[in-house]
Amino acid sequence: MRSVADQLAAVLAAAAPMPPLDVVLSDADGCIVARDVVAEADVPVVPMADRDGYAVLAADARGAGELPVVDDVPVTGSRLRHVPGTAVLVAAGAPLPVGADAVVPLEASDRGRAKVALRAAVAPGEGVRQAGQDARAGSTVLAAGTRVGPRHLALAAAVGRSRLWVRPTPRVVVVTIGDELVEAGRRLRDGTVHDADAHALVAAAREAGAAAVRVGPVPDDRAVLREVVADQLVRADLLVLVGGLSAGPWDTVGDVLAGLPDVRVDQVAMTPGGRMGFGVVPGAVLPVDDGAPGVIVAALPGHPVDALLTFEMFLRPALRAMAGQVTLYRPNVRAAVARAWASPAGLTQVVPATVVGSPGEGYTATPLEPGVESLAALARANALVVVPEDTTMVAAGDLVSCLVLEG
Ligand SMILES: Nc1nc2c(c(=O)[nH]1)N[C@H]1C(S)=C(S)[C@@H](COP(=O)(O)OP(=O)(O)OC[C@H]3O[C@@H](n4cnc5c(N)ncnc54)[C@H](O)[C@@H]3O)O[C@H]1N2
Ligand code: MOO
Repeated sequence: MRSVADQLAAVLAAAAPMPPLDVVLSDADGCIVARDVVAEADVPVVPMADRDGYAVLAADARGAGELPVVDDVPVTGSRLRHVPGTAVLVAAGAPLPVGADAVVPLEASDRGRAKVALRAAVAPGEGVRQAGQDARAGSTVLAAGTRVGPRHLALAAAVGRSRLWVRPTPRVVVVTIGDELVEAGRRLRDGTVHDADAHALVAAAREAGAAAVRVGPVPDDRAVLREVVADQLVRADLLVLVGGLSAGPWDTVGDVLAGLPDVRVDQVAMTPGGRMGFGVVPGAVLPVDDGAPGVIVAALPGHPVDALLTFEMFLRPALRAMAGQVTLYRPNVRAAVARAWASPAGLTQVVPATVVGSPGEGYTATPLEPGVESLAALARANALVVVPEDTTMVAAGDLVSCLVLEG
């Protein structure tokens, strides 16, 4: 039996960050930046009017007064030289004439084209977007480790980058296994159950930052499973097999994994769940690059609570590491438990719970059916209490460590 800590260390040791790729902006969304992006020039490159109006020297427009309008600049116009004592009609986004330091908005004028009466004073800098205001030349605008989202795409495009070096999104294939599995929506016959794991694990992998697809359900047939594994190894960075991991003659995963020398099945000291296959199949991706990490193969127990909690404890951090995320774990809070429960000796117990409170007042965790595998309880929880191996009793008021779930 392996401790949770040892298993997590083994999993993380295999979960190398994906080798960086240079991708077009549209493919970078959601990925982690692998190389800093430095702005080559100021953005905007020159000061710009940020409103339609009159570019002036603020000192010339201190009181209400009239100025001759000597030129006008549309948004695509070239940069003029401003003559003190004059005004230039400018569009919002037009380059500010050199020497002007403010823009009086149209609404504060009589909108004259030859000369203009200004009704308001402006301070230097008013109505102007300064050069480098969005990004300064030479500055790092996106640091390695940043997760690319809409704001970062805007900035990358604004500094003129059409491509970014990112860690590509890990690809996950989820294979559910079992003769008894039936797609949700289909009628159940004797002994069949709806396949709950495929949907859950694909969503969990996506939430962890991966691109995930499902394959199956695959029947309890070794030859079929072998073929599915061989097919999927070429398109996955992480291949997750779910179910078929029991000890009976019907269970196929142990035998199929035995054909992959670096993949082993362990009983991890965790409850619920615990039985887990894990390893790396080197060179499964052709052609083999230098340093190509190979494909991680993991096998999870089939019950949806076991499958989800085993994914949560081991594969979610692994996927985040592969994606290049800096933070691998969920936020953790300490909470006082609302009522007591027992925890098995020698096993890390994971208990769905509802946690309420605030950083100021502290948090309270109410366990949901501890010791019982209930998918409804797991779905209702907003946190998971992690009870250490050596704790056999959690008393009311004890402080426990809780992983905070989303949603
Ligand atoms: N004699 C022994 N039997 C078992 C041992 C053992 O040591 N000796 N270990 C037990 C442990 S611990 C676990 S964990 C399981 C591992 O087997 P699986 O979870 O892989 O077994 P399955 O039969 O595939 O599934 C268990 C349960 O979950 C249901 N299931 C499976 N897949 C799905 C799915 N996609 N959606 C919904 N439900 C699913 C399945 O129908 C079963 O009811 O082995 C123990 N046995
Ligand atoms: O290992 Mo099993 O997943 O204990 O229930």
